Amino acid sequence: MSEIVLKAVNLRKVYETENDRVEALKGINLSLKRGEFSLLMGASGSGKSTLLHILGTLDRPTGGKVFYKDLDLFSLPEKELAFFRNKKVGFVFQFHYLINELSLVENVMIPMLLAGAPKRKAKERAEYLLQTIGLGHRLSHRPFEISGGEKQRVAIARALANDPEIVLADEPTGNLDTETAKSVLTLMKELNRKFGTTFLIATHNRELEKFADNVYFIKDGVLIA
Ligand SMILES: Nc1ncnc2c1ncn2[C@@H]1O[C@H](COP(=O)(O)OP(=O)(O)OP(=O)(O)O)[C@@H](O)[C@H]1O
Repeated sequence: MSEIVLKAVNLRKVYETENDRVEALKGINLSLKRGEFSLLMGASGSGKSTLLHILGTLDRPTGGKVFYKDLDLFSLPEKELAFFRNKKVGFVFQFHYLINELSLVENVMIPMLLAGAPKRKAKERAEYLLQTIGLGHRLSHRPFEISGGEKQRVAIARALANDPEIVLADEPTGNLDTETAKSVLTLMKELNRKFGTTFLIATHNRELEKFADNVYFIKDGVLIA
């Protein structure tokens, strides 16, 4: 049996505002195995972003635990949590968050430099990743000089910068037309095969099911396998 890399146990998240209380996650249990390509589907407001943010430790749960292998992530001090976030997880968001003032290579280098990689090594790997995603001919372009689908490809390259074990993607094709969305998804599937990276991708698009090893449905904060 393949190894479980990320495991959620009875995850709960409550958002409390002054006069409101939203139970966004109501006891989620989920295990992601090494190299799996999984989708997280559910209506708007069902809890997809909340779950991905907590799995990636960008946010803390109200209750429950997240394990990376045997490590209880939220019991770690912030510094170790930041290390996990930077080295083990890659994020792709609906909006790409690329920096327009920097070239594509420089954008992909950022997470490596933050992790302390030497500049030359970071540049080499950024160029390699951009070649891998089919943008080797656009290395010194800036984000505003490329298309929406290309920007999302760069965001994926950036997510892979530190060779993460897990990529969490939150509606990565939400802003793209159907054809471009398909090509971005196909690219993620190729990278999953090539590097053995575990993917969990939140999406509304049911056409993508054929790409997936697993499809999880979330409804009102409850996971239906
Ligand atoms: N910071 C917050 N404060 C209060 N409520 C929140 C907050 N973030 C999310 N929620 C609520 O929690 C629930 C789950 O939201 P979440 O963003 O996880 O859903 P989602 O499935 O990702 O939706 P979408 O597909 O529209 O992005 C929703 O009812 C939402 O309104």
